Amino acid sequence: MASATSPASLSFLPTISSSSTTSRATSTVRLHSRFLRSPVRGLGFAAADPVFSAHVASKVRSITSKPISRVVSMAKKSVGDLSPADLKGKKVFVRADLNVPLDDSQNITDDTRIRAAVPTIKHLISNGAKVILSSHLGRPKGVTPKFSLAPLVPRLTELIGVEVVKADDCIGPDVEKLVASLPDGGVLLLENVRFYKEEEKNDPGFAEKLASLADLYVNDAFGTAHRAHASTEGVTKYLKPSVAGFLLQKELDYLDGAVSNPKRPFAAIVGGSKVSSKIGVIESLLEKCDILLLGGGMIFTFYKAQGLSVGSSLVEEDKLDLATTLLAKAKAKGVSLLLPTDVVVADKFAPDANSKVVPASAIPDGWMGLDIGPDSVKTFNDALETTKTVIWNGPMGVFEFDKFAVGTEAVAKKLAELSGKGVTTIIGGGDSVAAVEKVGVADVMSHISTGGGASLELLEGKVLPGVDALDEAVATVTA
Ligand SMILES: Nc1ncnc2c1ncn2[C@@H]1O[C@H](COP(=O)(O)OP(=O)(O)O)[C@@H](O)[C@H]1O
Ligand SMILES: O=C(OP(=O)(O)O)[C@H](O)COP(=O)(O)O
Repeated sequence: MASATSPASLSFLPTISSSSTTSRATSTVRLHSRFLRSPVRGLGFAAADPVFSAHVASKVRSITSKPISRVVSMAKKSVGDLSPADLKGKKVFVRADLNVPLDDSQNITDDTRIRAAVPTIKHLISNGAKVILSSHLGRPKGVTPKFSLAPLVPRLTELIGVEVVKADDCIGPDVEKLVASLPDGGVLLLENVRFYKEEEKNDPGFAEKLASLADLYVNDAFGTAHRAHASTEGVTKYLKPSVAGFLLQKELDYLDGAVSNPKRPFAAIVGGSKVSSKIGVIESLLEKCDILLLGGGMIFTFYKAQGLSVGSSLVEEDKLDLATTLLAKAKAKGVSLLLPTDVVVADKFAPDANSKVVPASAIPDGWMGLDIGPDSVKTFNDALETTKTVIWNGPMGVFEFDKFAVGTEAVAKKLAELSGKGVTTIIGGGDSVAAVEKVGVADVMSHISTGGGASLELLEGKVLPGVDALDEAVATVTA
C-alpha cells in the first residue's frame, strides 16, 4: 500500500489519505503544433500577464466536445483475426495517422507515428495484401502543397522495406489506375485526405469513393480515432470487414484495458494547464485509481478553492466549486489525492523569469506558480514507489521553459525507474509524451500513446467514433 500522505506542517492542504489502496515531438515543431490549437471562447481564469494568458489560451482544447454517451466497447475485430486467405491479393484500405511534424524544409522531425504504423502494414504485405495507405497531415483548407504526404515516402519505404508508390490524389481515375497496377504486397500512399473538405464533414459520397478503392478496411489511426471523418468512420459503412490495426489495438489495450483493470496500487498523475480541460479525465480516473497526483497549472484552482493565496498563478474562477467537489469525491471514494506542497514561482511568464521555491501556502502577490517544488517531487516519488500501474497525462509545470521543467522531468525519470522494476507505465499522449521524449526515457515506458486528444477522450470514457464503427470481435448474441 502506498504511503501517500502530506507533511503534517501542510496538513491544511487537501490531501486525502486512503484507507483502501490495497485493491488497484519532443521536437520544437511538435510542441509548436500543439500551441496552435483552436482559439478558446470564454476563458474564465485570472492571469495578469498577457504572455501568460496567451500561452494558456493557446493550449486549451475545446471542452464543448461530445458528452459521454456510453463506455466504448473495446471488443473489436483486429487485423490479426483475419486469416491469410482473407488478405492474399486483397486491396486493403489502411487509415493510419501519419500526421508527423515537418520542419520548414519538409524534413520529418519526429517519425514516431510512421514507425507506429509499420507493424500493421508489414503484416498485410507479408500476407500478400495490396495496401492502400491513407492519412491526413495537418489541418489544410483545401489542397495545400505544404501538407502533401510526399515527404513521408522515403521514410515509409525505408521502414516498410518495399518501394512505396505515391498517388497525387486520394480518389478518382488516376488513383484507381494506380490501385489496379498495385502488385500483391505493394503499398500505395494516397494524398492527404483532408485536401477534400468532405473528409472532415464525413460526407457519405466521399467515404463511398474512398471505399470503392478497396475490399476491406483496417483502421490503425489511433490519433484520429476521436474524429468521425470519412476515412475514419464513414468508410466502414461501405467496407466489410472493417477491423482494428495493431497500433489501434495496442492503444486500446493499454488506455482502456490496463486502466480499467489495473494491477494495483494504481496511480494516476494528471497535470496540464487547466482543470476544465481535465475534468472528465480526473472524474473518470477517480473511479479507478488508488492514488491521484495533481500538478501543472490546474493546482492553483484547487489551492484557491481551499482559501490559499495564489498570486498571479493560473486560476479558473468558475471552477472553484468544481475543485472542491472533486476533492470531496476523492475522499468519498477513498482515493489518496495529493496536491503539491511547494511550488516554483516566477515573477513573469518567461524562460528567464526570476524564480524561487515557496510553500504552496505562501505564494507571494504578483508571482505565479510555474512548476511543482522539490518537496512535492519527493512526496510524489514516495507515493509512486509501491504502485504497480501508473498513468500520466499532462506536465507538472511549464516544461517548455527549462527553468520550470524540473518537476515534469522528475516524474518522467521516476516512471522510467518504475518501468524498469516491472511497473506498467502508460503515458497518455500530448505534452506528457513530449516531456518523456525530452528526457530520453520514452523507450522504457510500457506504453506511449500516439494520440493526444484521442487518449484524453478514451480516458474520459468517451466513445471514439473510429473505434466504435469497427466490426465487433465476437458476434453479439441477441435473444
Ligand atoms: N503552472 C502552470 N501554469 C501555466 N501553464 C502550465 C502550468 N503547468 C503546466 N502548464 C502548461 O500546460 C500545458 C499542457 O497542458 P495540457 O494540454 O492540458 O496537457 P497535455 O497536452 O499533456 O494533455 C503545457 O503547455 C504547460 O506549459
Ligand atoms: O495530431 C493529432 O492529434 P493530437 O495533437 O491531439 O495528438 C491527430 O493527428 C489528430 O489531428 P486533428 O486534431 O487535426 O484532428
